[in-house]
Amino acid sequence: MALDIKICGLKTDEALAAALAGGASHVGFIFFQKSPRNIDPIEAGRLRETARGRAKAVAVTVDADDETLDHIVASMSPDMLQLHGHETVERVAEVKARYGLPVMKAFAIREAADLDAIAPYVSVADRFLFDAKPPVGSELPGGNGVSFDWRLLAGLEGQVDYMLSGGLNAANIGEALRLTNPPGIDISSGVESAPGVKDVALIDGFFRAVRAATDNRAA
Ligand SMILES: O=C(O)c1ccccc1NCC(=O)[C@H](O)[C@H](O)COP(=O)(O)O
Repeated sequence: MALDIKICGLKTDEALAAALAGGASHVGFIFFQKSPRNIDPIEAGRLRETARGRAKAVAVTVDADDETLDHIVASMSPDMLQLHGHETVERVAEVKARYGLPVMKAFAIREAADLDAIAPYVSVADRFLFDAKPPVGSELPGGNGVSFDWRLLAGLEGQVDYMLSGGLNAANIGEALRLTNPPGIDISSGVESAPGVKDVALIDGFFRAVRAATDNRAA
């Protein structure tokens, strides 16, 4: 099965073009005021039109209320919602029903027990995103550029649909894929020259590294 690749935290035409040229299956837009990747929903709507039909546009939110989600969905018509806060199973079900969109629920992983938390969500969420726990002092639930022990996901193959996330970059993606064989991967900081500043050369390099790793895997 093809590997899904999500480039997250896009804010510019140039970065979006590089993500699409590389073959991103998903492009992510962050709606979280404290993030250096925060984008206005109207601007995200303009960018997502470039991606339409080429990659799925993912709206990333954190414990957003209905009013906020209404505005995001109306402004950019995402293909998918990523819930990256402490949303309950009931809230995930409510969001799915309200917008009729697939939902990817993010979970922060440090140890095996953290994966137990997904059980009640399995029948509700369309996909999971496994990220690292934020470092102490970080105000961001995601986009921190830190990894967790990927071996924790080894038993999940074929069990749940998920994206591997957290601290991925061109140098470590080969090892991450070898250890987990995930259905999808997600990257943000690893293709940035500074927090919130996407770098076209780093995006290109990441896709090259993914191709090298997956070619090796197929061989
Ligand atoms: O990226 C952010 O700034 C962010 C802020 C608030 C909630 C989620 C956020 N990012 C979500 C993502 O899907 C990131 O791509 C994911 O956390 C991986 O980030 P990184 O470790 O920087 O590659």
